Amino acid sequence: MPTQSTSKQLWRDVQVFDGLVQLSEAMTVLVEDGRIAGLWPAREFNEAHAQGAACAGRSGVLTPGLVDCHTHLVYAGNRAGEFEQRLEGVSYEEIARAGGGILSSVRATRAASEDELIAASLPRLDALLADGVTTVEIKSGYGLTVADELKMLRVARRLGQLRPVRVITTLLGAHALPPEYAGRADDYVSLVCDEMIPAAAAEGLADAVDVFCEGIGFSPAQCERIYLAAKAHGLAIKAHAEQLSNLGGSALAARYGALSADHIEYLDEAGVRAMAEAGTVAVLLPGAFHVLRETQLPPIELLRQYGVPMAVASDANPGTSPICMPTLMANLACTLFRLTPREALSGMTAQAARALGRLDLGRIEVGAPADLCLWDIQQPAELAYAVQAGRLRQRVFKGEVVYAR
Ligand SMILES: N=CN[C@@H](CCC(=O)O)C(=O)O
Ligand SMILES: [Zn+2]
Repeated sequence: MPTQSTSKQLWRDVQVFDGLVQLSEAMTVLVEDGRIAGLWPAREFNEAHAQGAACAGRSGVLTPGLVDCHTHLVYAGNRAGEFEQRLEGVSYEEIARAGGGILSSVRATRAASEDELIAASLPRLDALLADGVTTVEIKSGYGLTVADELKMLRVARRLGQLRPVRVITTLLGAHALPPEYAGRADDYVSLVCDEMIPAAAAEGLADAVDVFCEGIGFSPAQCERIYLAAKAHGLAIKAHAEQLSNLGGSALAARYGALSADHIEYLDEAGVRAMAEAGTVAVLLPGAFHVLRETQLPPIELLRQYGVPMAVASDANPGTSPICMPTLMANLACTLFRLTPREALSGMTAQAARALGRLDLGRIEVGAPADLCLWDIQQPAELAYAVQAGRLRQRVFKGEVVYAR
């Protein structure tokens, strides 16, 4: 894999999507010591601006490295059989209530060692990197014991050491009720609050805590207990909410200052208002919408009206979105949810970073970490327009060209 590590590098005559908008003319971008050190319209650039800098790339479209802000990348096994069942008319909820779904991945993941999980997850991570990802959030949630949830989080952290990518981890102990707690959901929530969250926090294994607020997940009252425990341990919170029904999970999460509420197909206006007031990001997951053949659309127009930031993520997971291609998500966000290409790209860069509480990422601006992608396209909208692997010419992580062709 070609790499370059000169500390001062230039990208010349590039069209720049800065994470929010496309800049109006071709630019020259200077990277020094891992950060963006200069940004000039190409016609104003003069060599005195960047003496000693090597030219690392020329022409094409430069975007921030993509931020995949919602994935379940670490798991064992696969659920192709359930895909077939759903095509025959069995619903996701019916499969879950019969002990399949998430619990099927829990059985396989509990049985796998850390090394086996690394081996299973690396190809999925590599697929994300090949499509331009420089920051990825990875959730636990297929362990559902203290030891197995921590095992998943350790694997996620190790993935970040094995590849040039920033990994942000989220504890999702409240993903499903494990069979050994059948009929005792509140006791399981106590385990999450009293043991899982403190252990993950003490070992520095989680950046945030997530819940699945749903009929087949956990009630708003149970989620609230988890939010209180997360906050007591200084962890950010997130929610899988309003995916299959409207329980008010997004508004609850917003009241607790959640970074994001994700899925949100069944979100109502009160929920949108609560998210706007709290600055909670709406994370749209068109892969799960597509794979589940969902028909209830998230309230995009209301989110726009209230100014709720919208992110887009892969939700890569074995059940609802076995897809590791963020640029396909940009396409689906446009075709299925009617986002504009600009909204979709911003949703996978600046707004995705916001959903992770990382306002420093997902932007091309002076001072920001130099996580960048150079694409062989003419204009940013092409990333959402065409579904095509192989357009990435360079991936730059912390100022280093870690992939080039
Ligand atoms: N909805 C809950 N969690 C995942 C799916 C997990 C699974 O089915 O394995 C999601 O984001 O879609
Ligand atoms: Zn998810």
